[in-house]
Amino acid sequence: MAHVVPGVPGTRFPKHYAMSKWNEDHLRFEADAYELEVIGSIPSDIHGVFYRVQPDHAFPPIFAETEIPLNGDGNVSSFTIKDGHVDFKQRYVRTPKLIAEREARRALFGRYRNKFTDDPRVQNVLKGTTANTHVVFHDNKLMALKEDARPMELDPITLKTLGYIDYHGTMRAPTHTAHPKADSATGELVSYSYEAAGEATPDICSFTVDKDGKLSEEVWFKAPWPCMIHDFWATDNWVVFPINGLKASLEQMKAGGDHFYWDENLDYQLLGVIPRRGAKPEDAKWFKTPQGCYSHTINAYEEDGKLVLDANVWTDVHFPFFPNTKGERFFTDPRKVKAPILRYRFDPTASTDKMIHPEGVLVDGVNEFGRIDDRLLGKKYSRVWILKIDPTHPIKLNDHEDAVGNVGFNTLVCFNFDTGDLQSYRHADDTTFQEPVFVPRHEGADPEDGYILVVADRYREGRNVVLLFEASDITKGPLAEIKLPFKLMDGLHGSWVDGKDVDAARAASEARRANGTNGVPKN
Ligand SMILES: C=Cc1ccc(O)c(OC)c1
Ligand SMILES: [Fe+2]
Repeated sequence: MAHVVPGVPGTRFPKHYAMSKWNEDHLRFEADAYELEVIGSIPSDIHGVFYRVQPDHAFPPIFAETEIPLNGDGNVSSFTIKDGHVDFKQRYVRTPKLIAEREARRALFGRYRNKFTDDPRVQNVLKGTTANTHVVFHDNKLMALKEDARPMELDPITLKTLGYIDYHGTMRAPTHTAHPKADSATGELVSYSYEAAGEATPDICSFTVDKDGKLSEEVWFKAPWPCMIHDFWATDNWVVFPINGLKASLEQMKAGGDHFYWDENLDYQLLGVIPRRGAKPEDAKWFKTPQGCYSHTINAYEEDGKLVLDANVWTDVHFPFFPNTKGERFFTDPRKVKAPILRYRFDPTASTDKMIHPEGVLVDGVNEFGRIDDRLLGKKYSRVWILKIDPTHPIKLNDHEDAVGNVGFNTLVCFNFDTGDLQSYRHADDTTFQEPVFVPRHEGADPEDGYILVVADRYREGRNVVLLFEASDITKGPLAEIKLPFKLMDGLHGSWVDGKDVDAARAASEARRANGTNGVPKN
């Protein structure tokens, strides 16, 4: 710089590891964009809101070189669709972390889920949760979720943060998975807490929230070791927890390190099975399954007394930025790590002495961010819409440059488990996808009859679009391309919420506001 005047140091974002080339930016804006441009047309019967969340670091991290992408602040977007029109809104979740850091105009919280690395001003006073993983709607409430804390409630219309949710005072556990499962038949939300007895403890609290938002089932038990339990399966009668080798360590945290490490010596994984209703701690059973790394599930159901569990299962650790037992990071060749879709089928009442093997590889390669018609969660279903990395089609970053190594999720796939039919769709040579979501065609539509919405990253233009597909045939290409006038980050998860439910939530929220019973963020 030629001319420097005395002053405070400028705010700079050092580069840190990102999951995609797209996410090497920090965007950090909040926005309202009315009447997005639509190429093609949106069927007039679609009425509702697509909510999704992106981790989006609001301040340069304290430990920049080893910062991990899971630690960005939750920035929630909504796409409101009605009568063929689309409006966009985006707001950061006002977590205690975001509020304190905006006040200080710098990062105060240290490493991902390690309070021992937090600034003394906030250490043990505030929790550094980021609400950055999923947005789920239940009991007229929109919740932004992160697995290290309780849900934060957002106003479904304004996206204003309303405070922590404790299910009307009935929740005891301190954390809440970002992947609860709604049961469309009962209106229940099946959920759990891990590290439920404190940081790095093996304790799981498996619980159910009834349709009125109160806990109706709760059981506490211990897993064989503490690890990242990011997602799970729930059927009509059973709940299943995947136990992987991404282990939590209090010693490592106290030494200023990461929350998790990868145990590269572990040559198996576990499935922990417990009844969904009336369970006692001693009912938990642990089945061995082959080596790999569980992360997201797809769906599960019961058939002929057996559990059917589907997931894309990583063949090795899927988060290369965590250290292994030797303290090494990025120790695996990412091109050798796959995530095939597998199906396990076993009797949950059988003895646990034999290893459970999957039925075979249903879809090979790297598959992630699978979604189904959410009305079929826990029930017999046929189809998953999922993203795939097709390494034979490197992404064009611009007219001169291909993405090197990290090709990204360049393919949208629909797999039919009943027929084995596999559809694939690529949008353009510069386009990667974010997690899809299923939209029922109308209230009461047949199972899997509807649309698919997918946010797409368009590298050449440096902006995002949302693509709308007929769910039954994605190969025909989108019915509509909804253009944003700017770029978003790669997000994690989201939900489609029917317009009627959004209207009901608005009414409930206005009533609570009139009563003065809306919460404010506490610790
Ligand atoms: C598998 C995804 C995943 C797991 C743990 C996280 O804290 C997270 O934050 C965005 C994402
Ligand atoms: Fe997730």
